[in-house]
Amino acid sequence: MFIADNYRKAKARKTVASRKLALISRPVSDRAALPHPERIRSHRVADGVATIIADASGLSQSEAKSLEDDLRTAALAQAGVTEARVALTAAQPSRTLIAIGSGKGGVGKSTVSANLAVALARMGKKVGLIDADVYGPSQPTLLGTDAKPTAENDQLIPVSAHGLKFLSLGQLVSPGHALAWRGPMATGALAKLVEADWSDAELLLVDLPPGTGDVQLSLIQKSRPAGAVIVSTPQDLSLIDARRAVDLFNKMSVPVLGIIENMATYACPHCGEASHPFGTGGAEAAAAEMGVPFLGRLPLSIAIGEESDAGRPPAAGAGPDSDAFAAIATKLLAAVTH
Ligand SMILES: Nc1ncnc2c1ncn2[C@@H]1O[C@H](COP(=O)(O)OP(=O)(O)OP(=O)(O)O)[C@@H](O)[C@H]1O
Repeated sequence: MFIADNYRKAKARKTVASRKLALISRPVSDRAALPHPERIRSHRVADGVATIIADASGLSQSEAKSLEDDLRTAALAQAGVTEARVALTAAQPSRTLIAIGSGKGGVGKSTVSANLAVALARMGKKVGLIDADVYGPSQPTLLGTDAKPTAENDQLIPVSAHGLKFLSLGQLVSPGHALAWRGPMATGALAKLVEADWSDAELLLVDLPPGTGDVQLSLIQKSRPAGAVIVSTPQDLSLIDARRAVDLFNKMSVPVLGIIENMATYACPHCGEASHPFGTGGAEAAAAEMGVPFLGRLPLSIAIGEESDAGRPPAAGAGPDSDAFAAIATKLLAAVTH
């Protein structure tokens, strides 16, 4: 009896307290009266102070700023509100950075990077591509656009092409001006590209310069890629250098997601006969020997060269070349998500 009595009193006290709390934190007006109701996660008004928490996921910096301004203005316009506090939250996109390197130049690393990025975007991924090739930034040509990125609050806004976003060191200088950047200048410029407004990009592919120099080291140390991909042609010379690139990533504890053999089989456009001007299978054998995955082989195809030079990535089209890039992109995605 005594216990039941006390229980009833305690319950009554709790009800009064929660009513008081509800009164104190009751919004002055309906949340739906504020703009962007779909983004508002909570809205409280107490003692003339409106506190709004809104979700800014996927918005660019400028969009987030206007969301904040709109909410503050609308909250201050409501009766009894003298101060408005707006806090924006954003589910940080868990962005996976993949470095694409090669031991030596001219093996098709930039072509492969562009087409893998396009293939991944066609698979529904939100993809960003950084052209960090200090000695020969070629992504604007490969993706067929000379649009320049804009900047907001000192942050670069990437350019869109073929369903992906990209930034290139080549966009930061006028056409024809070679970028013989070294050391701090190159690494500083690369940091700007990595820290750009990539908004909802889940995958960030970085087309590195060939070799194992400052830019590669700086990227590994500062941005900690989730993995690296090495592009090589089947020749021994290219493979010796590819081994060096694998070594660098191994030493820096960046998992090598795989090796891609480029310019392998050549199919004669007239008779269809397959030949192997640079040999074949070398990269696969080297991968097995180094204990790293082999991601696949791309043909030496006149169409790949011509279409790439014309700014039409073959991966954006249809046919065997596009299929070859899609197959490697599928394997890469599986390697990254495991
Ligand atoms: N599979 C391929 N078939 C035919 N041509 C190709 C293929 N891959 C690349 N190429 C051509 O080879 C040339 C070099 O390619 P790319 O610029 O991608 O190489 P890279 O390794 O990035 O070179 P660098 O690092 O020196 O800039 C380009 O003209 C490109 O179109």
